[in-house]
Order: sequence, then C-alpha cells, then structure tokens
Amino acid sequence: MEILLDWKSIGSLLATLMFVRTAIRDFLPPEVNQALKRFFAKILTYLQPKLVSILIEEFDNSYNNDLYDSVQCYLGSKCVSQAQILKLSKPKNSKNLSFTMDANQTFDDIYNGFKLNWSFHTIEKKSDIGFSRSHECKYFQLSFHTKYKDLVHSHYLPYIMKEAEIIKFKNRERKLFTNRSADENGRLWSSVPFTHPSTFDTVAIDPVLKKEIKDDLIKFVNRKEFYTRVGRSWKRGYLLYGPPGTGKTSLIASIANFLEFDIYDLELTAVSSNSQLRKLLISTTSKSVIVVEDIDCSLDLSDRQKKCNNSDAENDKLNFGNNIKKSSQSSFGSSVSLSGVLNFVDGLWSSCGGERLIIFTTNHKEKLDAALLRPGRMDKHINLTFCDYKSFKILAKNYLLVDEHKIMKQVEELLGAVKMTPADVAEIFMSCDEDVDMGMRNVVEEMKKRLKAKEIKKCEVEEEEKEEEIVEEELVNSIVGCEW
Ligand SMILES: Nc1ncnc2c1ncn2[C@@H]1O[C@H](COP(=O)(O)OP(=O)(O)OP(=O)(O)O)[C@@H](O)[C@H]1O
Repeated sequence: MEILLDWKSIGSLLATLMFVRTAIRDFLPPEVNQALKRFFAKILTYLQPKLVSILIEEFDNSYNNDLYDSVQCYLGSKCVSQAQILKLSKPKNSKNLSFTMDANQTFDDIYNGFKLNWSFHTIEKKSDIGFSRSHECKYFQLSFHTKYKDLVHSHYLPYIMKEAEIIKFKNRERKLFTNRSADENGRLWSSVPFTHPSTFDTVAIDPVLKKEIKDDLIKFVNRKEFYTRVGRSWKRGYLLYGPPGTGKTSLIASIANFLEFDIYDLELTAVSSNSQLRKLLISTTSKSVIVVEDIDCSLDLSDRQKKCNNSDAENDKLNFGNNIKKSSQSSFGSSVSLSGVLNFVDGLWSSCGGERLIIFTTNHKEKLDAALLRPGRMDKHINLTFCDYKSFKILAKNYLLVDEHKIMKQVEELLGAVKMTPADVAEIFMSCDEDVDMGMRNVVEEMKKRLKAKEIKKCEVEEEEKEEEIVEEELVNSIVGCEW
C-alpha cells in the first residue's frame, strides 16, 4: 500500500515538473529562458566534483619509468578484489604469481580516508622517428579531487613507491640458508645450518633506527639495475659500533634472517695472507652477509698515515697481495694488510655480481682507519648503545611479556641516570623465569646499585680533586713564603 502511494507521489511530482517546464518554455521570453538555462548549467558544473588526472607512462623518453613499475607492482597486489579482468604472470626471479590490470579496468584505492581512482590504458602511438612503425603505449591514469593534489604528490606517490619496494622485496627469489665460517684447514669456508633465532622483532634497538635499517636493506636488494647502470659492485658495507653487549651480533643475525642471506663469519686473524683473503671472497656466493667482528682486534687498521708512508688508499689498493704491513701486524697473528681488506670491501675480488652485505663490528670506531670508514666502503654506520627506555620496553615485552608495569616510570628515570646494556637487562630477565615482578624489581635494584656506585665514585673524584687543590695551594703558599 505504502509503495503504491510512493509511486503515486512520484508520478504527480513528474507531472508537475513537466507542467512547470512547458510553462517556462511557452510563457517566459526566450532571453529569460536562456538566462535560466545558463544559471542551472553553472550550478550543475559547480556541484560536479573537480577532478584532476595524472598519467604515468611506461617509458619516459625511451627510459623505463620507475614510477610506472612501482604503480604496477602496488596495484597488482590490490586490484584483485575489484578489477573484473586481470592478467596473471610469473615474473622471472620471483617466487610468486603476479597480477596486473587489463586495459580499461579501474580500481578505487582508499588512502588515509580519501578516494583515488586508478585505470589502466593502452594506446597505439606513432613513433616520432621517420616512418617507423607505431608502438603500443601503456599508462596508468590516476584521478582524484583537485583538493588532494598536494597530498597525492607529497604523500600518496612516495607511499606507493615504498610499498612497491616492500612487495618486490617479499617476492624476490630466495635462497636456502647455509652458514659458513672461516676454516684454517684448506677448505676456507665450512658449511653449517644457520639457526640463529634473532629477528628484528627480538632485537632491542630504537624503533626509528630499526625502520631505517630495514628500509635501507629493502632498497639495497631491490637495486640490482641501479648498481649495474652506475657500474658498481652490488654490495653494501655496514659498520656496527658500540660498547660490548649492545646487540651488534644479534643485529647481524636479524639482518641475515630478514634478508634470508647466507652468513660468512670471517675470522681475519685466521687468514694468513691477502691472497687467501681473496680466495675466501671468491668462494662466497651471492645473497650473503660477510661478517668481520671486532675488526679493531683482528688487524692493525689504525690510521695508515701514521704507520706507513703510503699516502692514499689507491696506492694501497694497487699493492694488493703485497704485504706492506707485515711487521706491524705480526702481533695480530695475521699477515693480511689494510690494502687487502680495502680490496675485499671494495668487491674488487668478487667473482659474481650477486648482492653482498659486508658488516664490520667494533667497540672502538675511533681506532679504525678513515679509508675503511668512508662511504662506498662502510656506507652505513650504526651506533648501538646503552639501553634506553624504548629498547628496555622491547626487552620487557619479549622476555616478560609485559607492556606496562607499576615501576616502569621508575625504570625510565633510572635509565636516564645509569648505563645498562641490553645484554645486562636481558641477563637479569633471563634469571627471573618470566616472573614479571621479580624481573622488574631486580632490574631496578641493579640500576640503583649502579647509581650508588656512580655517586660514590663521583664523591671520591671530587675529594681527590679537593686534596690536589689543597696540596697545590700549600705548595704555592710555601713558594710565596720563601720568596718573602
Ligand atoms: N639490542 C639487543 N636486543 C636484544 N638482545 C640483546 C641486545 N643486545 C644484547 N642482547 C643480548 O645480549 C647478548 C649479547 O649480545 P650481542 O652479542 O649481540 O652483543 P655485542 O654488541 O655483539 O657484544 P660484543 O661487542 O661483546 O660482541 C645476546 O645474546 C642477546 O641475548
């Protein structure tokens, strides 16, 4: 009955509209009629959303357009739910199937609550050069309300590029683990299964630094073409430095787990010569992390300028195989020279073009030669330091399964006053068998103990200084007295 009434009222509304329309057309002068038409057209245009479009073509002046690749990768993972026709393929070197939109398909993406429309198109384009044949031009069209222009440029497109990097990283070809370590008996590397459980979730470092490292690694493994284009070995050097027990080794294991790379643990003191070091590098496979721990203890790598007269790194590099620092290094039990290590880091000896991460660790960065530290050799310097509140919370969450606790505030204050390494905190938590209260209490007690010891030490130093001042004063007085 209600529906019937509704239909009736719609019918009468339409009839009224028709009547008004005829009345306006027949009785109003044509000028007024035109003015009204223009007025309504204006209102309609005003009410329509103002859209802008960005076209992202496959090629940019015959060069691959990286943004197009990123969009393709990003949409491939999202458009499955909306597009009616999809293309399916398995890209070379990828372990996953990949979806792409077919021509004229559209996809609505929601980013931070606003809507953006994507569509994919192909058109035939005549070539610019002479009479050559036309070619197919592919492009994505992104349409959105004009008021989102800035947001799209400064946030949405960079977000897509980042997301695409992560997707490519996850889809990349992987490799089974084999952990290798230096072996003095002829076979230079021995193979052992890699089972270290440390991951980016378990390692307690500042979350901002953690993200920075992950982003850097993802970027590195996705940049094969870039390294080829600029003529550089596909390798990256990390220097992890900081006091003992701050997580350098744990971070290396996390990195290897994250990348699913081999680990080669190189004991430089067991390598007898540059040529043996060279053989070792040649025997490494791609997708590997080569680790030299405590580099300052393995070799005398302090400033070469002070110890030998070689003026620059290039001289050293040309000398490779020539044991220029043999005498000074004998105390380190190795005949590998700095030039050997520089060649090693530079990837000069690597036999295949696969990616390699070289990680050096040290507790004393200041002892290392500047040539080793420069970008291109150690591209990223990562400082791991004493436990701060954020790292402490990660450890508490992992070891004691707590986010909050009544004495957390006290911990935060004490951490600002005393130095505890993550290893110190981890050891205390380990001994508490997941008893949260005991774990937290013991940490606070240990910190208070250290704070007290620090204050006593401070008092002693002040007392010593005072005594020294008194002695000095007495000495001055006695000299002045003598002069009189
Ligand atoms: N940042 C951290 N996050 C989680 N656990 C840590 C961290 N730092 C240290 N630990 C714990 O302490 C132990 C020792 O840490 P690790 O060997 O990684 O330190 P390191 O900095 O490499 O020390 P060293 O300079 O003496 O080699 C690890 O087994 C781990 O359990």
